[in-house]
Amino acid sequence: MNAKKAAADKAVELIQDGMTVGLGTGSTAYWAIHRIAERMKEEGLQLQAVSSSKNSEQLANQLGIPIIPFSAVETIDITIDGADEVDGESSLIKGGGGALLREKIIASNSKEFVVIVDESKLVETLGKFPLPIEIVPFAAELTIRRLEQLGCRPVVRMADESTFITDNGNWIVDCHFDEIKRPGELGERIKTIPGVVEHGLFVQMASTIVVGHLDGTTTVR
Ligand SMILES: O=C[C@H](O)[C@H](O)[C@H](O)COP(=O)(O)O
Repeated sequence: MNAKKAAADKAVELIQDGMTVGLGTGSTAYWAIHRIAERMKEEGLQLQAVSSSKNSEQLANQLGIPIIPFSAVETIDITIDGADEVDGESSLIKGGGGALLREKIIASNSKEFVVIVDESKLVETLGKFPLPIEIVPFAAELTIRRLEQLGCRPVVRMADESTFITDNGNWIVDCHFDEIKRPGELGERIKTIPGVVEHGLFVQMASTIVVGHLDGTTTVR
């Protein structure tokens, strides 16, 4: 059984007719987008959506989920998105797919932010997964040096032979901390560095975590 799909299917049950839905990015959000499209067809749900990435927007378009421009958004009722790590306090690392900035904007403007993960993403302490940080390409070497001074090993993300470019035209630096004991504090320090656009720590943002297990069951917290 696909644990990511199990979590996604469970979370999509929270969506009700007429809602504006934030679409996440990644291999778990993929299943949620598929399930949303299925529910629209099966139950005739009328929904509109905003997307956290060009990839998810393309998928939504293929599946017939109407994407509306942000200028037309009054409220985002619910956003369903994946994560790379989730700790016991429901703090997250996100950005493995490079979509963290748009994901954070959408999540922080949503009434409900539902995180869907398979059980392998649950950790005691964040940080084994390198923390993705979006930076502007201008003077990137200087910004990266500042990140290094926070105690991590920064690695510029590559896509094949060239630098990975986000949907916003920026770079991602994957910062290897190994252990992030105080994610809130670290997040605040990272944000003070000029050149940093956003980081992948999502602290006290998730309203619900849906965990999918290999046997197809889910745990909601
Ligand atoms: O930028 C990507 C996102 O933050 C993803 O939601 C995150 O990386 C989890 O992705 P996946 O569901 O593919 O493991």
